Amino acid sequence: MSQARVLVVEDERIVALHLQQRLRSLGYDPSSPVASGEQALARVRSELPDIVLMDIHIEGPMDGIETASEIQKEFHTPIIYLTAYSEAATLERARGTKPYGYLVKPFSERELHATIQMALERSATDSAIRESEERLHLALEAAEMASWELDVTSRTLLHVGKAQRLFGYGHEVFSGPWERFLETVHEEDRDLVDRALERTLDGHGLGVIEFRSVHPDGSVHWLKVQGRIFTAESSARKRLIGVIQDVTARRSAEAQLRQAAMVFEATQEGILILDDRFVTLDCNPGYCAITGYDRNEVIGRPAPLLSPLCLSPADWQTMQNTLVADRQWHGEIQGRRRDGKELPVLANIAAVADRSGQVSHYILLFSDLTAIRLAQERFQHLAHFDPLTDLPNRLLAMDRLEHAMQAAERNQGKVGLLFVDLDHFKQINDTLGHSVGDDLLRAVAKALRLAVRAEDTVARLGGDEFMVIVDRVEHPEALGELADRIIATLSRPVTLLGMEFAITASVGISLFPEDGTRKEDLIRAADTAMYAAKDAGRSGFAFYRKEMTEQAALSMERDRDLRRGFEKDELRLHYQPQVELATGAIIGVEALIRWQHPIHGLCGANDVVPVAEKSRLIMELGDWVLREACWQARAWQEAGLPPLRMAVNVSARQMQPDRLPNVVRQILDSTGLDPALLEIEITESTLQDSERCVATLHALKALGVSLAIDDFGTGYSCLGSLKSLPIDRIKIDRSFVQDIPHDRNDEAIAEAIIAMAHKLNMVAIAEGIETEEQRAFLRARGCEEGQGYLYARPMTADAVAALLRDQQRGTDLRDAVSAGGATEDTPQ
Ligand SMILES: Nc1nc2c(ncn2[C@@H]2O[C@H](COP(=O)(O)O[C@H]3[C@@H](O)[C@H](n4cnc5c(=O)[nH]c(N)nc54)O[C@@H]3COP(=O)(O)O)[C@@H](O)[C@H]2O)c(=O)[nH]1
Repeated sequence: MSQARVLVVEDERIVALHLQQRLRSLGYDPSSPVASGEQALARVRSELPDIVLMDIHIEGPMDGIETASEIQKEFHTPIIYLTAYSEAATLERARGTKPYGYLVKPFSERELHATIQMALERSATDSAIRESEERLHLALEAAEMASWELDVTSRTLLHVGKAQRLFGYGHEVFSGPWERFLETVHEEDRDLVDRALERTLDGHGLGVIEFRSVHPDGSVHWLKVQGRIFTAESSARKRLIGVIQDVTARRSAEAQLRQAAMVFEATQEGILILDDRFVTLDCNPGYCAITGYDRNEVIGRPAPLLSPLCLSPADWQTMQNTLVADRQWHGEIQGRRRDGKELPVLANIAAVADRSGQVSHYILLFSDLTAIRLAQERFQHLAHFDPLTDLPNRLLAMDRLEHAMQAAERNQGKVGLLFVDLDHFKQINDTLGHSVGDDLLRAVAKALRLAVRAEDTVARLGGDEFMVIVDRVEHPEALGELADRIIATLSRPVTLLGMEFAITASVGISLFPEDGTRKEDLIRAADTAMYAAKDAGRSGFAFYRKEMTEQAALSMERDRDLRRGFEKDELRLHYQPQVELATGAIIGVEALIRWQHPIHGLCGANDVVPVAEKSRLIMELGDWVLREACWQARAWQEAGLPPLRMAVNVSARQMQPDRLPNVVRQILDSTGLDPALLEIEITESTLQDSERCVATLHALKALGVSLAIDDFGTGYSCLGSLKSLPIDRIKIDRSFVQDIPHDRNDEAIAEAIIAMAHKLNMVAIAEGIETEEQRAFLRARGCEEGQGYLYARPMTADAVAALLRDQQRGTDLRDAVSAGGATEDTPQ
């Protein structure tokens, strides 16, 4: 060491100068001595001596001990007290300033030199320790750590650095027992921390533990603690010493990273990590699943989704500009899978900047839009196409019709509209089930498509209704030919469920602009024409004519009028006697509906039944007829007249197995009529209608009523199935009776029907007997019963009652009729 600089603080000038000389002679570098504490402080600040020799009694308000204490607040300069006294109190005060030695005056040069040397040595050591401590402190600061220490024997924390910052509690908590400290640990982690201490005390070392500490404000901080046991050689005292670090930020960053990694691995979205030139650094499994590429096929290559094939140059430029401006871009990219198939994606590109703000990476995240696109297309298709037949639906058909009409208007052309309605489709659906019905509709759709030109539209409007839009019609007659072709195509048998079906259709045709310039009018016209084709006997077509609309309007008017008449009680029942041909005795009556119309007078059943049959009114009307007829039959009995069979006509629409039998039972119950006196008449054509009708017949028969087939011979009854039906009576249609005896064929038919009825154990009844010859013929062929103008016309209930009374008196029916005028006013 170079000459040590020594400051002497001594109020006795002679002593001070002498000491300065002695120091110099010993090889030190003493500055001029000072006499007061203030001077000493100023000199230390300006000269930074290596050592101070401090007299305790000096000039000024501060003595040497106080001055030394002030110096130590600022400097680590070693101080040696010079004192002539050694009383205990002064020495005690001096000890508090941790002096580096005492020189009791007078002292020898040897003592002076030795004391100074020892002080300088110690000061150098202290300085080294301080520096080392500071280094350690700075290192801990830099590592954001704090030290801690626990006395193993007493399990008491001796020291916790930065306690307030790390734990949120002051030293008071950490200078106490271990258990007190444990209270600051998250309760779920206390065990872990306690066990770690036990392990350490067992000699296994603390290692590293991480636990949660709960601050007084409730916030949770992750702390990492490590430590080792040190045993002081001198005292064998064991101390556990280590460092603590707040790792909350690291833990949450790790958690975020873990989550990010999980998202990266598990998400179904595709993720690409790209460098600043869009070269792929990594991709996730989602990317591979969507695109079909292997991870190592894409890493190191330009991102395939950002190739010029996927983005137009303009889009590419927009994307680049947006990324520069906003550091983010999103939009749709039309990519390709590895197998070359299209891959529409919704992509989001985010730029990642490094610490200097430069873009270092891009993250491309995308979702596959294929399923959404397919669903959109499917929805689009469903919105415009019929799911059963895949034909355009009503919406699309209307659109196409509008376009065709607009084009025709521009070119002064014509558009044809064909309404195709399948005949009796409902029956097929009802009897064979909906799946056969669906198959048939599909077959019809196919046949229709084949029957028209490619540029024409075939649409399904719903149910069994189809529409054909024919563009650029040159000659309207061509529409008739097309309708013919459609009817012929549809009538070709198709095999469904192993059975052959030939379906017929009725087609209505309207023409733009002749039949309407608005599509609604054109459609209405085709619809009206289609109904006209149906009315004309089905399986045919009809062009729209103006009169048809008038007809339709008339039909609506009739329906309204009938409803009104029904509500106003204008409907009546007339009864036509049925007689035993052998005796002429009245054995029953047939109830026939009449309408006492306020304007048209008495109207017949043909003005009522067909109109009612077009709507649900037939149900209400049919119920009313049944109730009225049963009530009348009962009323005659109650009036003392003989029991009569009451025949009531029931239309096809009433033949519902779950309804009609219930209605009949309820009417029989309420009127008290013997079921055996009620006969339900159904036409032969109703019989052919469906199994539904057969079920209804059986249910009616079970009630005890009798059943008759009306108009027999006009339909095409399957004779085989007839025998299994519970039919009691067959009515020979008037058309076969009226030409007897002039028409041999009719005679033969009537004869055959009678014979067949007998074979099937049924009674034959002939209707429309007007002449004696007819009666005689039928009687001779064994026909048991009959009705007709020869005996009596349909008449009121009172007239029937009068006839019955005549009959009771023994008057012949025909005489009674001709005498009593008991005939019906001829219906209009
Ligand atoms: N569903 C229902 N159908 C009914 C009801 N009431 C009648 N009808 C059916 O309407 C058709 C026409 O009936 P209507 O105008 O009453 O004619 C009946 C007789 O007036 C007529 N008739 C009777 N005898 C003769 C005759 O000698 N010559 C002649 N030219 N006409 C005659 O025939 C009709 C009775 O026929 P039918 O029923 O076939 O025995 C008719 O089909 C009625 O069935 C009803 O309430 N519901």
